[in-house]
Amino acid sequence: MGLDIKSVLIVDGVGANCAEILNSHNIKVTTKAKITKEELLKEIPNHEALVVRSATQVTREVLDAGSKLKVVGRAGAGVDNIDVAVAGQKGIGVINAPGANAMSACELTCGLTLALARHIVPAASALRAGRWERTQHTGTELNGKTLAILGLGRVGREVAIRMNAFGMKTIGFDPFVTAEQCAQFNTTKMELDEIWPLADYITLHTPLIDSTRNFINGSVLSRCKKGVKIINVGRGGLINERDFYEALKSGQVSGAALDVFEQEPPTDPLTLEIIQHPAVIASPHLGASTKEAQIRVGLEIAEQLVNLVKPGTYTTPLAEVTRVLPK
Ligand SMILES: O=C(O)[C@H](O)COP(=O)(O)O
Repeated sequence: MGLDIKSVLIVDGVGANCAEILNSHNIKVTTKAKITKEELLKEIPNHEALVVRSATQVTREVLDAGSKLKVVGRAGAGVDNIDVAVAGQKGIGVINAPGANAMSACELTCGLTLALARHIVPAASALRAGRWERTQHTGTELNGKTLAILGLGRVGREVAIRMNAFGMKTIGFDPFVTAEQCAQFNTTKMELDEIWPLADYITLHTPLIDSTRNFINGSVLSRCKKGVKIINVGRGGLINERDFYEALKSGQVSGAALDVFEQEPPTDPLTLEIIQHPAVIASPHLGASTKEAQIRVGLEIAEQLVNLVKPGTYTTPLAEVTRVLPK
């Protein structure tokens, strides 16, 4: 016997295939690409399930208002916008699509690493503005440089494979991955203290949880090589922005590519200064924004929801962050 989910609210511009699949199983869908907190609080009592990307904050207030809510589906990987602890207490399951957008996040990371090395963004902006700047944009090769990958899960290991092809030496850290597993994607597992003085580039692929918040802080940055470059396609909160900005101004960090921010869209004056810094390439959380990734996340969340209603309909496994099915 499956869960009784009659109506699903889909927000944040999740791919249309998600609604189509649910509809084809007679599950009613209400889609709101953009929704304010007030609208969400008003709408959520009408639905047994909610599907979000990263924009909507699924707070205690939202979960309390969802009197019929049984499941929150995250059409993506990170669940830091969902209060999973409260959901668990209330018996509301949380599911996600953990691998569905990993390749897209990986490819953006690789692109940003290349863009940093070769000053692609400022050089193109200068030429668009009519300036033929060659000497200003002499870059460096990636070949022979060391890339530190923090978080060696689905995204981090794909980054290693691709950046190895550019001749980069990959080293990394992940408490849940063994040295033997790392060897399979040609990466040397090291302790964090060993990593900082070796890295020419650092890329972040850990989830944002209490123990990873402010991971990259003043103390860490002072132990890095002068001129280290940082790529963050993970989460904004992984970097302590104040310390990072100081390191950027002093040249301790010589370049950074940031796709994610503590607050999105950013309005904090410090974040805006960082975005304006000439050594920074900033993009608006585009890691998962590809056609392929959005089709996959929409499909995986829809199929998991259908399976909860009609068990065994699809082969897609349930990705439970907090328990959905009774024990
Ligand atoms: O956690 C994720 O899956 C990525 O950061 C993508 O977030 P998005 O679905 O809001 O693009």
